[in-house]
Amino acid sequence: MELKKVWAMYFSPTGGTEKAVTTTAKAVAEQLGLPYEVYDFTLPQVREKEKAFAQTDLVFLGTPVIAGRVPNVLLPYLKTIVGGGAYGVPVVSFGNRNFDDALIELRNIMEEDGFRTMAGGAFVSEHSFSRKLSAGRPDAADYEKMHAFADAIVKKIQSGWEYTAPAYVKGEDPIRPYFTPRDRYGNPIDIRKVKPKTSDACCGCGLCAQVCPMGSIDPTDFECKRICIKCCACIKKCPTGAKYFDDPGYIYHKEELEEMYEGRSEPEFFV
Ligand SMILES: Cc1cc2nc3c(=O)[nH]c(=O)nc-3n(C[C@H](O)[C@H](O)[C@H](O)COP(=O)(O)O)c2cc1C
Repeated sequence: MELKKVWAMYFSPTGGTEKAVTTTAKAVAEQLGLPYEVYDFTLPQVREKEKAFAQTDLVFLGTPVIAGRVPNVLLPYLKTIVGGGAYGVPVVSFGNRNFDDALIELRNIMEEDGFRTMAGGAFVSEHSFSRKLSAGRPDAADYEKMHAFADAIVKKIQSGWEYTAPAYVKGEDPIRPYFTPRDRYGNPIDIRKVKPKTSDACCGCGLCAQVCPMGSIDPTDFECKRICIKCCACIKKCPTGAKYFDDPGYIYHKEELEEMYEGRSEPEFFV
């Protein structure tokens, strides 16, 4: 395989996916002595542009895990990426619960786009909903794992490997339904319509509107006027802590996750 460039391409509202994708892609580029370029499609205006790759590209493509899957709001965009025979590495970041079928779903999307997938990885980051759940992740052990992933990919490339079939990654295909949070009686909790609120602590800086990956926050009154994917970019990036959710179902689910997934989950990769 002939490679000329390594790409780190990602959607990362709170920065966890960005860390996993850039760390691994950059390490591979450095070891192979190839140029490295970042393509961040977190903001909606970037997703309006077309993106196409060539056979000599190696593309690390990353998204967070949402309800055990690739974020469904991204599917239309992801399907427009032109793989062009480039080599592909799907990467997902998850908040310590599970990545379920997100990695295999992203692999399938990449294959349909025309990438030749050669590996895949799932890495742990702080959970979007929480400051407690997987706090401080990725940590030193996670970064070591990202470097081990990069090393294994370099070894595979240098061994003369040639593409014959989609990369093996963990997950079920057909892809299972989205993970549904449930209350203590087993009833599903539907947080799809829940939106963040703004407290009096708001200083009017407008950062929330700038960082919302859905472009849903009105820059004049800072209220969320359109779809909210609960990515928590506005909450975690607000300099005065003015953004919050008060929906009881959302709070119940967040606290339950913090309790049930207190133990450490490990990243996994497949090369
Ligand atoms: C709506 C929503 C659903 C999520 N579902 C899962 C999940 O099923 N499993 C999991 O481990 N983490 C889940 N997470 C956590 C994110 O996958 C995790 O925090 C990820 O690292 C965020 O990526 P980012 O920092 O690039 O935004 C979810 C986050 C959100 C916003």
